[in-house]
Amino acid sequence: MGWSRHDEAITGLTLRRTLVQLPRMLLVCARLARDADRRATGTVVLAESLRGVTAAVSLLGIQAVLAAILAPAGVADGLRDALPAILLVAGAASAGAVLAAVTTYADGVLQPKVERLARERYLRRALTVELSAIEDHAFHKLLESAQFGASSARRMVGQGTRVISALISLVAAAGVLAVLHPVLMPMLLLMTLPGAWATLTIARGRYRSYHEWVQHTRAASTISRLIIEEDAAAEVRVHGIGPFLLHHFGAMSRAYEGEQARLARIAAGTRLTAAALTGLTAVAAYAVLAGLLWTGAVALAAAGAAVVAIRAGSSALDSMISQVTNMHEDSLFVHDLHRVVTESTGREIPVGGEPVPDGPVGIAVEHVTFSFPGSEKPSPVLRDVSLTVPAGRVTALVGENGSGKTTLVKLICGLHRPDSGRILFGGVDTVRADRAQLFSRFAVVGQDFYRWPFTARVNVGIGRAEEPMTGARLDRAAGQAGATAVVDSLPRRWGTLLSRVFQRGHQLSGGQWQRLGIARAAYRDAPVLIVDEPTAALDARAEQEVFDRIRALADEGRTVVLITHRMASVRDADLVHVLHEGAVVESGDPAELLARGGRYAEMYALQAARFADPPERGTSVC
Ligand SMILES: Nc1ncnc2c1ncn2[C@@H]1O[C@H](COP(=O)(O)OP(=O)(O)OP(=O)(O)O)[C@@H](O)[C@H]1O
Repeated sequence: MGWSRHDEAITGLTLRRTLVQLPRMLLVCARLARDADRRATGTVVLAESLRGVTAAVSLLGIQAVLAAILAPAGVADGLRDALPAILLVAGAASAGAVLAAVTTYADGVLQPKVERLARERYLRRALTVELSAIEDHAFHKLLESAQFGASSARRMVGQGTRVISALISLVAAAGVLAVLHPVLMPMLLLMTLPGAWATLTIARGRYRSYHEWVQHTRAASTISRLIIEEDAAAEVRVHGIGPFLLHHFGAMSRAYEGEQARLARIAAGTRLTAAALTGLTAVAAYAVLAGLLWTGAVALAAAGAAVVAIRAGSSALDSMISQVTNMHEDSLFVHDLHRVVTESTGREIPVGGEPVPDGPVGIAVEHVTFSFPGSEKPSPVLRDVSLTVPAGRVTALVGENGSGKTTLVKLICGLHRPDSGRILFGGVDTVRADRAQLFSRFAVVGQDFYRWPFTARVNVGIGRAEEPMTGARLDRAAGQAGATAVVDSLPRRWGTLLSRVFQRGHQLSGGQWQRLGIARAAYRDAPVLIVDEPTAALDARAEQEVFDRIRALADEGRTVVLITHRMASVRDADLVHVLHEGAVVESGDPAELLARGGRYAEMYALQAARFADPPERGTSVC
């Protein structure tokens, strides 16, 4: 959960530092709460402040009651004299109860709002940063850790309320004690020290343990998830991996149980020591009180009120220390949320820019060189790449695995900026272009296009998520992608949920998914279509059909960029660029490249040979 990033938390958890940090943490809570709901925040602060006043009134009332009862006039007269004070104490207690209910309600309204607001801010921020930030290992780790910040923010607000309440009760008790006799207040603090020491010692041990065991517990929970993971289920069964995983899960869990038992032992010992010390300090406090009574420094009634105030004050201080300890833990995750905002500043996708032409456009790549930020590879992924993608034509990018084809299309779409050189989209430099407009000009079917765990309708209509999804448009896209039969075969056609992990969900085959992916791109109806290995999961007939449909889309005026390893399919392209180790080594139409006898012709011949020379009987074809 990210604790491994918070080493400093352990050293930060001392009584002095915790108290020093308290105002800052309360301020964080107040800001979060105010932004979420100003009225509810005001209500909580007012109700808790008034509750503190009622506590002080109550304590002073008790002193008055005791003074009246213990007066020499006798118990009956004393009770009569005490009646107004009794009514005052009862009134204060009732008001306190009503105010507590008001806080419970307002706090209950406030906390979910704080969590929602914090989560929305975080998600919005994650959405607006460049792809390079998401691919940056350190930033992504921060994003993962910060996702716990929203629930921490919610908890912090609750803890903040309880700290305020405890603080006010403490001030009330301390104020009453100060009025009764100045020596009583230090005694109250002395009595609470052992409890505070125990709370902080146990928390520190827990943090240290969490820090040391975080990888272990994460690994154990990953193993347990693998056992129920849908994608792994077939292999787990056929290869008999289940007992292996279960054995390791059991061993790791047992090891962690030992650590938890150790922590419980330490906690029990610490609490016992603290209880003994509290007992001693209580004896000392009551001895001082008895001494004051003996010497006549305080009256009997005041001593009785002091006992009540000491008990109320020490329980308020106990509660405050334990709430502050929890706040300290949660504030670290809230701090991560703030870091997401600060560290993403300057990495946002720019808003506005040069207008991007609509309609059929050509793309020119001019001397582009590119390395992934933070990459340890010595040579760039793309080296001085220059090529053209003519409007309304099918342009194929071919090359071996890792030659840079997918990276190049990411640059063309504006997802990354070239380190040098430029890419012109209809004459507009993609670096200066209005990025939202540029994105809207592309429809992309990537190698690993996302399989949304939603209905078939949403899986296709999400291609233009900002517009209402109409049945006619969905049917047309399915027709263009050859996916009509797939949709017709689903139990609830467009309304079928495509995820087996939900009730009434349906599982598609790899090829059926691929057709829906192409339908999504067709639904998007953008002037440029980028298809990266669109037929990897298709049978031979379907493959031909998909290429025919891609051709038809180009004939309608769309610019198509096709990445594929199927050399037979490349024959239908208008233009082919061959990439090798990040550089363009050949360009031309397929027939021309074949005749040239270069790398394209070599790759083509390799694949063709596999069909021309069937393997000998008994030799493996795998
Ligand atoms: N996000 C990334 N961060 C760092 N390096 C990357 C990233 N994506 C790709 N690469 C590297 O860039 C190189 C080119 O990858 P790319 O995916 O563009 O190749 P490709 O030609 O599309 O390969 P394939 O045919 O296997 O799909 C590879 O060496 C790859 O390891």
